[in-house]
Amino acid sequence: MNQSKEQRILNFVLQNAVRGDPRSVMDTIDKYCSQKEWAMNVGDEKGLILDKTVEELQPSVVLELGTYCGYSAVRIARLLKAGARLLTVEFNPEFAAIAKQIIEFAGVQDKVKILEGPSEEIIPQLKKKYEVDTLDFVFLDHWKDRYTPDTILIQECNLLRKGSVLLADNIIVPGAPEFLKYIRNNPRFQCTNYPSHLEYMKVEDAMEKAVFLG
Ligand SMILES: Cc1cc(C(=O)N2CCN(C)CC2)sc1-c1cc(O)c2nc[nH]c(=O)c2c1
Ligand SMILES: [Mg+2]
Repeated sequence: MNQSKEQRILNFVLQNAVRGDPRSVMDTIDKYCSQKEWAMNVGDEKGLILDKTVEELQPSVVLELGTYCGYSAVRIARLLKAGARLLTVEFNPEFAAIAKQIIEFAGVQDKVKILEGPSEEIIPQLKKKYEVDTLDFVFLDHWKDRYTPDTILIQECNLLRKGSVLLADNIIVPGAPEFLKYIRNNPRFQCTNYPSHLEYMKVEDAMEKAVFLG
């Protein structure tokens, strides 16, 4: 049975990265995906925008929608203070299995919990099943058509507090025009756009940051 691209990425990490070193895991994935096979990791350019958002916020509870191979989970978790935690939601069981191994190889598994299933089912479980009070930071990187309904659902579940930050990937490519319209016209959010490029490509992309005003 021939391997998936995600399995090839995992094998490349296991054979080339330094165990317990998140930066080497990130760099190894970026090397593979820029030189061998493109993949939808947030990458190093947009990853820097993600880093700065996390460093500025110092969040205690982070929700990531869209784990994929775990690249951004490693990227976020490496910056979290002691006791802070990342809950990352992945719908695809193959991706979740790969991500688990990459997160463990990087040594950040104590800060990360992978929640397997559809975001619309998991978000309503966060308070009771996963003991979340409110979310300090949400990284939207799963599927553009879910950005708006999941942002509405997160508000309905009373998961945001004054100052909670949302950061959405792929605002231009594949593009989330309906989400942009929703969030920029919503008086309860203060939005900022961060122009960048599609991971591993010269194609323009952007991230959108939205601060919840309460
Ligand atoms: C799958 C895909 C293809 C893209 C593209 O334009 N391509 C042209 C150029 N070739 C080379 C690569 C592919 S962009 C993209 C993508 C990128 C993300 O960051 C994503 N993040 C979360 N969820 C997604 O579904 C997601 C999709
Ligand atoms: Mg993305």
